[in-house]
Amino acid sequence: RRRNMHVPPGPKALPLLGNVLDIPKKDVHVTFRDWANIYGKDLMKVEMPGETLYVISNKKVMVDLFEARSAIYSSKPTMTMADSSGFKNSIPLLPYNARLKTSRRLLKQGLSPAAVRSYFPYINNRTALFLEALLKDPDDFVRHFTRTAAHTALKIAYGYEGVTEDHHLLHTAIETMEIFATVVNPGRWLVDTLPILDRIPVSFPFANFKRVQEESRPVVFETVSKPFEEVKKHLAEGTADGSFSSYLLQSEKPDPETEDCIRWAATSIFLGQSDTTTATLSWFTHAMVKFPEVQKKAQEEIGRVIGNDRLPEIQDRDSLPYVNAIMKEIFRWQPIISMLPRSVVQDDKYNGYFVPAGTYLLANIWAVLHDPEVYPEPEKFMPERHLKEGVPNPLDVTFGFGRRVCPGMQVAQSQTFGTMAAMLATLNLKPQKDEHGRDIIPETRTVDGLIRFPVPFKCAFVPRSEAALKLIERGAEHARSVPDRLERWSD
Ligand code: HEM
Repeated sequence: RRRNMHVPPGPKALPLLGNVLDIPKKDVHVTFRDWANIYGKDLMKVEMPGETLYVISNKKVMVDLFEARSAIYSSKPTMTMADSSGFKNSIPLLPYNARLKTSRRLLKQGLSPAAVRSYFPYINNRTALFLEALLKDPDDFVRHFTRTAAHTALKIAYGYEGVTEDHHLLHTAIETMEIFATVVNPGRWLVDTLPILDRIPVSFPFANFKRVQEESRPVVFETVSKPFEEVKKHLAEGTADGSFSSYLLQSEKPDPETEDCIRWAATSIFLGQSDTTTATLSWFTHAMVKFPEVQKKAQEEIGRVIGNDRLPEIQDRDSLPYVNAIMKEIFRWQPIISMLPRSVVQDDKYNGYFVPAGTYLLANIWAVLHDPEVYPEPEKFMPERHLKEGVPNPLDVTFGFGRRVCPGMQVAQSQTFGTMAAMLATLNLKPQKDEHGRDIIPETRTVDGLIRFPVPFKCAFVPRSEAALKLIERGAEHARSVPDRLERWSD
């Protein structure tokens, strides 16, 4: 029966090797977009050694499969390397099973709009402290983004007093995130294609991947367990704040399995938030250095709507449409995740093509966000395009689809918007000068990895005025004067 059904078209493949020799090491999404223009945007077949990929480059097909048929298209391909490195229960890697459903239900509660609103005062205060730290040490701006995102994530996930001052925890958590980015790397680890290799002993020659797994597991275990046990201790002592973990531990009265889901959901907040926010804000900084006219327009809007007496906050989003359009354009121009993996759990048919159970699907969201028919001149950074009627909102694509859509999208947008607006209100983001006094304009290139970062570049952060400097100082002073706690939320 299968033999009589159509497979999607795709580039010519070699026996055993498939298309692997034609796939570049970097910017695979660009090659896949170019191939999709020839072989089809709906479904395109790409052969890898031991695996057939179906690549989707059309938003309608992503919605048809991942949303309308989400009951069978919400699973994930197995990542043996990541599973054996301690991430088997991490939410982004879970297949669509009972555990995933429980975890998503918990995340939905803890990251609900009401819960996220209760985090606003904390995030706004953190932003003020970020501006102060940035001015003290501007060259290290990416590290400031990471530390702020990591602090916020730890606070939302665990909340107890002192969690953000625990340098060992912060260090271990950031290390866990780096391990995650290393071991979840489709194509890098042979064991992902040949899972049987996972059984070889660590002492085996060339078993470097086994040593990576052995070294990773205790670090991951510590990040997942230590702060969570601390929350339980604070709950028992009556000193817990209104964090994700403390709220769910109280409201769910969980059995051991549900408790383990809460434990991993809390870790997923950290894993989901830190690098993604850092990369997005790095692209924002990059864009502001390159496009000063956009920066100026945004600053005019902030001056007109907010004035100079206070810092803009997350709650100002609706009254700052141009700054909001910049955020949308950042997420469209440089989506920090370019392709979404999925696995289908039963045989299916779509537009006459056969999709066998277990097929590895890749949704090329970068291609959708760079489709010239939807976003003319897609390589150009043009926030204005989002102020026109009828332009599809990139935020509907950049955070994924259906039952696996990013559960942290409200936090992500709030933190990104708040930081962007506060930076624009107080600072001019300018190119640095070379030894001849000429502007160093960064090239728009990406570092290869799970999350798309711009290649390192320089930026000068210059306070816009004496009053802006005072605003930063006052904001930071205020942030230090209020208790470093999260309030409880209720739905
Ligand atoms: C700039 C920020 C962010 C972007 C662009 C982003 C994007 C994404 C995307 C594209 C996915 C996969 C969706 C799919 O497969 O359909 C995802 C999954 C996920 N994100 Fe985010 N994310 C961001 C921030 C966050 C934050 C702040 C959190 C937590 C507070 C978070 C938690 C997660 C989790 C737990 C998953 C896995 C969900 C699952 O597999 O069911 N993300 N994110």
